[in-house]
Amino acid sequence: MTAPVIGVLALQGDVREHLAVLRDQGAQAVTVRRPEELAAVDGLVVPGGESTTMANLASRFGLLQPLREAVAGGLPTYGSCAGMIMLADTVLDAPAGQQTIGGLDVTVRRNAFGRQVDSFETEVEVAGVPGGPVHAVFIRAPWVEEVGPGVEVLGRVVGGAADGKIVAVRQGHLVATSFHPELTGDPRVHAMFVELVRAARARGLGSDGATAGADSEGRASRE
Ligand SMILES: NC(=O)CC[C@H](N)C(=O)O
Repeated sequence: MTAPVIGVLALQGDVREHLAVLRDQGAQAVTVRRPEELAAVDGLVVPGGESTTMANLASRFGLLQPLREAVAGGLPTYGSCAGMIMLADTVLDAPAGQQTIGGLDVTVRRNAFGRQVDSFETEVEVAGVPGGPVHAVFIRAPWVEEVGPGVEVLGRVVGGAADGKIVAVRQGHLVATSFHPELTGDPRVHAMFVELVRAARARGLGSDGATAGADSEGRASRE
């Protein structure tokens, strides 16, 4: 099978770093700025950056509605930091009227780790990522305050002031982390996501779903 095509939403934020890791993991990584580009991908990464700016740009580029439809329609999507906020259904400490893509049944709090310390690093054990904890870099990061019934908690902070806070989640085709694995040189979170995209495509979801055979198995496995 050809390499899965994974788009990185390239309106704002650390786009290049994600493209590089995805390519290293065997994906065909492309930038997404227009609805036509979005329609051509098997999976999507929403990078870190500034969620309010990203949402405003998405709206201005006519991408917000197509993004909402794609994510609701089953497009495998991974959001990192601001990307997690963009995927969340509910955002606390957001400016009035902040828009998101939504789809992930979680409540996140923006800039949750405190105003004194903008960033910190720690080790986080992430379910589905073998080989020991991931070195997690948090930069004005959100955490997850509540998860809906369909959301699996993949990782929590252990120790310190943020002990127990949820920082990695999965809901079917959606994955989100508060931290930035694209900045550490450790490709394992991206590797997990690329696998998820490959599996979804093999089941007949994604851009070439029709040719991959959207049979009863494909429908049953739609998460
Ligand atoms: N590193 C980041 O992505 C920071 C997220 C940013 N604080 C926001 O609210 O969007």
